[in-house]
Amino acid sequence: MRPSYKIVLLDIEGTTTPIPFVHEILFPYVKKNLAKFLDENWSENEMKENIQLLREQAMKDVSEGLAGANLIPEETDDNVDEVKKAIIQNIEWQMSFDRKIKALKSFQGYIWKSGFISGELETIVYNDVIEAMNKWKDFEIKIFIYSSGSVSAQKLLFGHSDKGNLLKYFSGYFDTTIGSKLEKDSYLNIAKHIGVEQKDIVFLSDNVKEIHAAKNAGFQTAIVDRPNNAPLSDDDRKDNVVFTNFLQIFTHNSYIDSLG
Ligand SMILES: CSCCC(=O)C(=O)COP(=O)(O)O
Repeated sequence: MRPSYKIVLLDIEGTTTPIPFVHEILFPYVKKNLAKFLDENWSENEMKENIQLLREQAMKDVSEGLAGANLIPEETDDNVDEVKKAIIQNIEWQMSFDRKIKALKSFQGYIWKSGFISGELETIVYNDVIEAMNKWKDFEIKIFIYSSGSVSAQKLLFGHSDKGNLLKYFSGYFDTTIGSKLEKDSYLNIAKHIGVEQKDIVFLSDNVKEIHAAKNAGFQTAIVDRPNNAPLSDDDRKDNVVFTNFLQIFTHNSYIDSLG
């Protein structure tokens, strides 16, 4: 029987991919390689663009009085080490509270690029994700990603997975450039961008606050509950459909078109 939606929108961390892969492999990779990465790529344009994003965010954070925020000075002939030190301090501070903000996410993606290209990093994707994506393809349902990770990082992640290059499955990618994952308007923007009604999109995520925002925007939704995800409350389970495996969506009445 046909699904009751035309588009699938997927979160990454805790949904397609285990949270420990992000927290125990990807994030430590950034911390371990940061100083060396700055030294080796200092004169690259991509580095300059990423530093400028961090610098602008830092100015905003300091002016808003965020505890722990530090400025990143403009570079002069004799302060390169000071600038690098400030960048390291700033990134470590933002990562200490897993900040989901563009400047940090863009920088993380930039560092991961070398790890994915060298083969040191390989994304773990749950087996059922591949099986479900093949089924969605058979139904001509388009699959999109919406993650706090930058679009270029998303492409790296799915381009270098333990199941091979998965980019062929995706029709598009969204990051927080379209808006925060916790805001209803972001989901309205996504529906507009794709060109379908909100009710024709199903959003799958482990994050209950994201699910609420998408639901408020009129999306179909389901919470994905994987091992090591944050525990769900009784109310979360009462108010939402919860899947432990993507394949469950193909047999759940709420996601099947009874007329189809
Ligand atoms: C390209 S996503 C890498 C993981 C990451 O940095 C992240 O913040 C995951 O966010 P999500 O919105 O997918 O939970």
